[in-house]
Amino acid sequence: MTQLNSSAGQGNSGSGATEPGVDQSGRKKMTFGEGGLAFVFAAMALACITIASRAQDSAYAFHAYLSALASVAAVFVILNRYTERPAALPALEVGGKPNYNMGPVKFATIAAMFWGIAGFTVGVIIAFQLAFPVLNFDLPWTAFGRLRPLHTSAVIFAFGGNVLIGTSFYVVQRTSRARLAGYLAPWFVVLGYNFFIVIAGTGYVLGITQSKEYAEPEWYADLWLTVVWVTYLLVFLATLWRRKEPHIYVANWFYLAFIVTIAMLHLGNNASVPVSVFSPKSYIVWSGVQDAMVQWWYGHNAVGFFLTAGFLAIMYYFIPKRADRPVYSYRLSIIHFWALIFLYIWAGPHHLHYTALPDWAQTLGMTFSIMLWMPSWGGMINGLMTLSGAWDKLRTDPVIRMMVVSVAFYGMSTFEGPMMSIKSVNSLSHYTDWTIGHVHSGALGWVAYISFGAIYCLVPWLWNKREVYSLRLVNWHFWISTLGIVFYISAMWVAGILQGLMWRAYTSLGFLEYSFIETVEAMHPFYIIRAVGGVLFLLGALLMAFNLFMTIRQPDVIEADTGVTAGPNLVPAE
Ligand code: HEM
Ligand code: HEM
Ligand SMILES: [Cu+2]
Repeated sequence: MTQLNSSAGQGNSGSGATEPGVDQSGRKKMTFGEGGLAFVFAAMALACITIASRAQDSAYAFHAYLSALASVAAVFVILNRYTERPAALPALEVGGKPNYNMGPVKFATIAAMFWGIAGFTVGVIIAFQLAFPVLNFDLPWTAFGRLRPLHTSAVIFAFGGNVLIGTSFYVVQRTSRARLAGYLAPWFVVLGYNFFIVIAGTGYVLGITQSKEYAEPEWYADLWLTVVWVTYLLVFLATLWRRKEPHIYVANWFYLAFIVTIAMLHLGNNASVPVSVFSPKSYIVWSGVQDAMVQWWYGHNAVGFFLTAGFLAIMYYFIPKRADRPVYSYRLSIIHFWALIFLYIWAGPHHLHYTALPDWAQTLGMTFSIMLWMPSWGGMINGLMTLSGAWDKLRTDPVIRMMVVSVAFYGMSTFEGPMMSIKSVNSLSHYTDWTIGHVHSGALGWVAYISFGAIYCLVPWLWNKREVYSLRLVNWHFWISTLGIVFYISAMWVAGILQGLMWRAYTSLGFLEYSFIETVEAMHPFYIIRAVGGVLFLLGALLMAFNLFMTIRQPDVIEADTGVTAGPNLVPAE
């Protein structure tokens, strides 16, 4: 099996006396990174305590204390790691084979599962709140308005983000045949990112938000994320830089586009001026319709680069690996890449149809959205056809089935999206549950399913097991959650179109046929069906967590093999 790999040798090998971490006489020496980071975190702890003592509101003070605590913990961990480690830092290669660093990948994989279940649970809660408003409990912390961003951030950034960081660190190492760059840096990325999630999530519940959809965290969390993200980019680039494989495999291009574009979007949409360092509040520099345009340039490309490009990277690595087939057309994957990133970036205005945005910009957004259908389906075809010659695996391997269905959902939502971007269609769909249905066919069907597939592959590879604990449970997961998705999105399609038609219905005398509350009442049954769908989806994820837990506990350990790389099936056909 070519997929085997391990973290064996990590942290306990290495020889050369001139390596970093060792001085001329071979004694242990603190690296610049260790000393520098410990110093920076110590300074941060002091700064955070100072800010906490003068914070203008208690939620902000809580965040400052939390950051101080985390900084102190970071200093402790760095120093402790230094005293415990052997003189030399982990070698880049052991016995001529790359000494992969899988620790951060393992952490991100477990974090993804944890946040996924948390995010789906909050999704189920808000779904029930929409059906039964009493579940808001009349408390600010549990109100729909605070829990909704908690849901979206938990599923997109916490679950999706950890999947992306974890798999990208895995894929870039394997396809480059090189150890992840940096000694502390990869851990800084993974832990720093998850700390950002904690700050963001607790902030929403306590009422801290800058009210930009999918970019709710306030300025201080954004600053922290910028540092983490730039480190992420550097680790990724430096790993590619030291690659032993001459070709940069296409998945890495998609990951790179995702990392770079998210950095750019994050900076553009969070260009805000804080009221004071002692306050969480800030004001964005953009105003009026420019602010709206920047927001949806961000929001749309968060879909394009976070929820699409990054997960396409996963598709391009994990489907060929699992199916043991080469990518259907490597040439198509390159065209797919360039066409997708070029077109996506212009389509944001389809979120602002019939607003104060100039008409030409709306038409531009619509045109690019329609063109976007082509590269999207090119990618879908490439993913699906990778199974040619191995279609029988759909029957025998539920993990493959999950990933293939995921690509099918990708195709479906990228057909629906261009259609919804047509202005006359959008005049019906906008503001309705149709949008929510579209979102979740992409989110549950595509993003979550390709992630589940990748995690089912990754866990046995990372922990050196032959296979997941139970493929039958994977099969159950597949069917239960597929039923959940079907409940969710078909309920939303019916609800959305009904809602849109009711809003625009006139009587023969020219009056509105329905009052608003009648349209709300009409949604009730569909909201219940959606919530039930959500429960099924969550149940599936719980089965998965159990299955993975049992997989890791399995005694059946395969001998560690650090040397095997991407394998012949990933070699480009050029
Ligand atoms: C158990 C599974 C899930 C349930 C029950 C659920 C439920 C919900 C509900 C009730 C809303 C609010 C809809 C509204 O305001 O009318 C929502 C919004 C949203 N959810 Fe989920 N969700 C689930 C999973 C996911 C996943 C896995 C993702 C992403 C990977 C996701 C992404 C989103 C997004 C982006 C929105 C905002 C949509 C918009 O503003 O148009 N959800 N979800
Ligand atoms: C060719 C691809 C796609 C196009 C052209 C497209 C287009 C659209 C359009 C027109 C809307 C409705 C805007 C509105 O009326 O407010 C929308 C909403 C949305 N789409 Fe897509 N879509 C595409 C693919 C996807 C995929 C694959 C996903 C998820 C993985 C996704 C996630 C979303 C989200 C989260 C929203 C809701 C944004 C919000 O209002 O909060 N889209 N998309
Ligand atoms: Cu969009």
